[in-house]
Amino acid sequence: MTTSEASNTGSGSSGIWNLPNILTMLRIVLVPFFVWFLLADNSHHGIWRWAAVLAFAAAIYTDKLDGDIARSRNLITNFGKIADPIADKLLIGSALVLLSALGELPWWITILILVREWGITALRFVVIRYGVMPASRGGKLKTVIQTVAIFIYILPLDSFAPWLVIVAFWVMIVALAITVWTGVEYVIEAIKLRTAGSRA
Ligand SMILES: O=P(O)(O)OC[C@H](O)CO
Repeated sequence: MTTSEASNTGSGSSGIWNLPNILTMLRIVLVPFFVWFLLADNSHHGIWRWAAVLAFAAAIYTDKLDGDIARSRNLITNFGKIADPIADKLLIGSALVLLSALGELPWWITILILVREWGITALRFVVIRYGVMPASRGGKLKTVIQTVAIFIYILPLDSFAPWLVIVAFWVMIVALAITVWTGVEYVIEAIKLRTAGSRA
């Protein structure tokens, strides 16, 4: 999405019940299953861990699918612009908290990412009367890299390939850097939206 789209609340229709939005809701429904499977496994890296991998992969697939469908069929709605990043944050936030609680990911990484993610979500609602601030390209890239890092973390393959843990950590560090950087960009974007809105 571009800045001009961000500042234009009218660029999305208000209907909720279309396929991309239903896929976004499905992603939210998959989150408790993912959490349940990961907790049931409790770092044993057995069958439940594979179930968690499948639930995570299915959720990620709905993310790609809803974006593709929304763009190709021109079904971009204001609900989707807000709900899609929230669904991503629920999935990614749950994964990060659980990985940290299981002792597989340092808490400081989880806390930094969560503060940025929910801070920007709160900011979106603060400036919503001036315009919808949809996901930027950087924000989307950040979500992709976070997703790759989490996927490598949850794959129960460390006994075959112990180096995967190191790869997962460094991919996560790259994700963290982009997360913080795009967070700063959104703050600048929000200030611009507010300034333009106050002048109008
Ligand atoms: O960085 P955000 O908050 O715009 O989130 C990006 C979304 O997760 C992309 O789907």
